[in-house]
Amino acid sequence: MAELKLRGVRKSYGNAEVIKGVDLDVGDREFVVFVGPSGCGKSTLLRMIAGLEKITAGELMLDGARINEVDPSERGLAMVFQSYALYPHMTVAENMGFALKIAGLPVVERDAKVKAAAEVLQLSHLLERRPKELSGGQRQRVAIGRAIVRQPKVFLFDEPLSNLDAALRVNMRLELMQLHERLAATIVYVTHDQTEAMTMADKIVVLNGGNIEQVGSPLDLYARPANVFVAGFIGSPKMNMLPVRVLSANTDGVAVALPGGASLVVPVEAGPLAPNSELLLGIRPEHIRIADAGQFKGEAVLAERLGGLTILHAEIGEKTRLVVQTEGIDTTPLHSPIAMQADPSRCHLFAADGKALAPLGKTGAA
Ligand SMILES: Nc1ncnc2c1ncn2[C@@H]1O[C@H](COP(=O)(O)OP(=O)(O)OP(=O)(O)O)[C@@H](O)[C@H]1O
Repeated sequence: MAELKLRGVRKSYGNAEVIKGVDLDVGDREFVVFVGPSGCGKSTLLRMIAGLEKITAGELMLDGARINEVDPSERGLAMVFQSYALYPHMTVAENMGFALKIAGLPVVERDAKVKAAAEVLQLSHLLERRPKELSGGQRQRVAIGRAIVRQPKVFLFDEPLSNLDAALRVNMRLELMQLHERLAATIVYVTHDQTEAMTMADKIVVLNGGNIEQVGSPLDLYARPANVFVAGFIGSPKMNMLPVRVLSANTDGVAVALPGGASLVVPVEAGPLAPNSELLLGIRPEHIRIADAGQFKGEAVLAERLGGLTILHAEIGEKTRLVVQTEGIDTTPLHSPIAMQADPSRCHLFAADGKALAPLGKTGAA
C-alpha cells in the first residue's frame, strides 16, 4: 500500500510563496503526473514529497502517517532525476546496488535484487559496463534500476526523459508505462510535456503559479477543461480561442455571435450571464471540419501535412486565425475561399474570469 495525501501544503522561499496551498490525493498504484509551465512549482512540490525541501505549512501523509519531519532516507520513497547522477567510476551493477550496500545488505541479497531489476529493465547484458559506455536511454534505465532495487513505496520522477532525443523519449515513455504495470507501483512524475502527461498518467495535476488549476484523468482534462489555462495547456495543437459575444441563453444553451457574423449555440449553462457579455469560445482543431457551408468563412493560409493528418491554419478575419485538424493528407487549396464547421457539442465557453461554463445537464438542467 502506498497512498500520499497533501493537505494545505505551502512552500515559501523568504517572502516568496511558490506553493500556495496544495490539496492532493495520490492513490495506491496510481500514476500521477504534475504538469505545468516552467516555474509553476512542479519540481518544488515533488522535492517536498521526497523530503529534499522543507514544507513551510500543511501536512504530507504517507499511508495515513504524517511524514513532514521524516528524513528523506526513511520515507520509503525513491527519486529519479533528470540528470541521471550515476557514479562514473562504478559499473552498472555497482551503481544499482550502491544504496543497498550503504544500507548494509549482504552481497548475495544485493546481487539478487540488482539482477532482478536489471532483468525488468533489460540491462542484464550491461551490468559490467561503466556509465560512459552506455547510451542516454540505457543510463536513464540504470537510474531507474537504482530506484527499483530499493523497493520504494512511491517512485518520484523529475523530468526523467528530458535529456533524451525525441525518438528515445517515445520509447522510454512506453517502457515506463509497462514498468508501472509490472511493478504495480505508485508513481509521481513531473514533466512540462503535456504529451507525456496525456499518455502516461492515470491522473494529471495541472499546476500554475504554485496553485492546482485542475486534477483529473487525461480524458477529463481534454474533454472538460475547468478553465482557459487548462484548455490551452492540454491538447496539441492547442485549442482555438475566439472572442465571442452572448446573443441569448435558454434551455438549449448559450447562443454566441462569432467573428464573421454567424452564430452558434453551445450546450452549456448560462448561469448569470447577461446578453452582450464577452466570452471566449474554445474549439479544438480536431472538432472543426472543412465543409461546403459552416459557421466560419475564410481561407487556408498554411498547411502542415504530417502524413496521417493535416493541420490547416485558416484566416477567418483580420488577425483571427482558426486551426483545423483533418485526417490524412488534406488538399484544400491555399488562399481560396473555404467554409469550416465546428461541432457545437464539442465547443467550450469561458467566462471573463477564465472559468468554463458547465455543460448542460451537469447541474441538473436539461
Ligand atoms: N531555492 C530556491 N530559492 C528561491 N526560489 C526558488 C528556489 N527553488 C525554486 N524557486 C522558485 O520557485 C518557483 C518554482 O520552481 P520549480 O523549480 O518548482 O518550478 P518548475 O515548475 O519545476 O519549473 P521547471 O519546469 O522550469 O523546472 C520558481 O519561481 C523558482 O524560481
